Amino acid sequence: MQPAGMVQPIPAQVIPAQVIRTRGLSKTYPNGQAVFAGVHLDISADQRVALIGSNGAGKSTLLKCLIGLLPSTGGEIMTLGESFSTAPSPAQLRRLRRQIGFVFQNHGLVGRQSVLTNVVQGKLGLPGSWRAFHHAIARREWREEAMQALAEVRLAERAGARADQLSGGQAQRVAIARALIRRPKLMIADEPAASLDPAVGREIMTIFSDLAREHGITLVYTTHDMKHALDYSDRVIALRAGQVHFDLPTAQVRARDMDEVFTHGAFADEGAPDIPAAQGANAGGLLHA
Ligand SMILES: Nc1ncnc2c1ncn2[C@@H]1O[C@H](COP(=O)(O)OP(=O)(O)OP(=O)(O)O)[C@@H](O)[C@H]1O
Repeated sequence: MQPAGMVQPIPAQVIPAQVIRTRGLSKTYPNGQAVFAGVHLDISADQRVALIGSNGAGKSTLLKCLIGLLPSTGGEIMTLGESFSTAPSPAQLRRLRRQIGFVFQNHGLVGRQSVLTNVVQGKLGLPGSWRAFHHAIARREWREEAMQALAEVRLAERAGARADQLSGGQAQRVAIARALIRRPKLMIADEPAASLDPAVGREIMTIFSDLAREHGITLVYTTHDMKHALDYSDRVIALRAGQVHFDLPTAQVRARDMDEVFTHGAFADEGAPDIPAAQGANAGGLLHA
């Protein structure tokens, strides 16, 4: 029995490790285009995070700053234990790249190469990775890992096909497999379902979300699709007018919150009109009023 008044310490293993932390982060492009300022984020290892905002809100810019692909112009970033302001050092960038999987709207596969080679190439940039240029010279365990990753995205039977013979959804599944064989701690996906039809888009988001949970990968994805933001995340972060407009557990996001994010113009600081849910973000009936 614990004495009254004594606080039981939280066991270390249930404290989720922090994967991304920013303080006062800002970004202005060299042409003077200010994108965001004063961004504070804390993303822990167990989270799947949807980053939303209207066109030009700065989602892609923020993602790239977080992983050191773009220099920020103010504030501090800590990603996967690497702390930097402005930009990571070359050594930090190498370490970051080894731990991060990327998937973009345009899957970026090499069309004339096989699906298997494209997946093995996910190992490029890792030690000894010259052998990842083609599956025929890849280490046997990498080929096996690539086949396993293809099985996880339910595409093992197309391993020998040329990548340019795949549908858009299949190509995106290969891109996910390619990211997966890096065994990433963090998966960054910039509008991964944007060019897909609704059913295939849902399939891709389901694969992402399930794999992130099964492998314990932190997932940060951008989307314009509010249902995708709500259905596949634990948390939604909204950018608007250069600020974090809200940062909420998904279950607490209300229709009005979503509608505000996509309200443009001079009313920006006055709050969004209360759009009926059926016309607004709540078309899927998922949100709290
Ligand atoms: N290389 C650049 N130089 C100058 N301005 C840029 C550059 N890249 C993006 N921008 C501007 O920065 C702002 C944010 O762009 P960003 O692509 O990050 O937004 P986004 O929220 O991802 O947009 P979308 O949803 O349309 O992809 C926009 O005004 C854009 O025009």
